[in-house]
Amino acid sequence: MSHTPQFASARQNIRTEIRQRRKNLTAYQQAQFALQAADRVAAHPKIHSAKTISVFLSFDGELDTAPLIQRLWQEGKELCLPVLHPFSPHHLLFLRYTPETPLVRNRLKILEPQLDVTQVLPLSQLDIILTPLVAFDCYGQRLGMGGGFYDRTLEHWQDGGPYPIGLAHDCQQVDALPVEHWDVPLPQVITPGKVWTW
Ligand SMILES: Nc1nc2c(c(=O)[nH]1)N(C=O)[C@@H](CNc1ccc(C(=O)N[C@@H](CCC(=O)O)C(=O)O)cc1)CN2
Ligand SMILES: Nc1ncnc2c1ncn2[C@@H]1O[C@H](COP(=O)(O)OP(=O)(O)OP(=O)(O)O)[C@@H](O)[C@H]1O
Repeated sequence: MSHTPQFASARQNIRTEIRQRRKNLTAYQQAQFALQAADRVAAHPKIHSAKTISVFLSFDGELDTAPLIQRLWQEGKELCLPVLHPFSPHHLLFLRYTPETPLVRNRLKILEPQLDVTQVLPLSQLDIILTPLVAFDCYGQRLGMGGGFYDRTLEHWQDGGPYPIGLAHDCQQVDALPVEHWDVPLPQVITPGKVWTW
């Protein structure tokens, strides 16, 4: 079933509105929320038992993951970051991320590890994917930046793939998102204020 143009523009309007909402947070709010979210993530039982966790480097007013990353390294977790696939459009690779990893800015202006095939981790080696998002709703549906990168990555997660946990500000929650058939709902979202579970 295909949707009307109005449906696509409703999704785009939500992206624009919520991206502006998170960009309006003050530096002080961003700093507080980053610490609160780091506490909630670190206390999560699935994070405790995980060995390898995919994180992301924040941009565009996203919840700042820097304090969380420091903490997970301290706890001995192996971390990785998404990297835009060099020749498969709209697909991500996941590369090991340590304090020594050289970072470069990709074409979407996000920092990512410099491509190095020896550092690529197959999805089967990831336990958890902390997933960025623009908006999430009260059913666990997620709307991203519009590239379909994470929808593709998470397509088969329930068949033994890495467990996805959304990471966002509380102000990114909306009542109900217009959902497409390829959208992958999240089983959990962590915000500074709450752990949401569906
Ligand atoms: N921190 C973070 N990393 C991430 C994601 C994310 O949401 N957050 N992604 C999640 O999928 C992927 C990147 N997805 C993106 C998709 C679209 C745009 C985008 O439209 N950006 C500009 C225009 C880009 C341009 O200059 O051409 C924009 O701000 O409108 C950015 C990132 C992989 N890494
Ligand atoms: N599993 C998939 N297989 C093939 N195409 C897909 C898949 N998931 C999404 N797409 C395509 O990707 C495009 C973007 O999807 P969508 O707008 O839902 O991205 P998003 O969830 O906002 O972004 P992201 O997942 O990168 O954060 C759509 O045109 C859709 O057709």
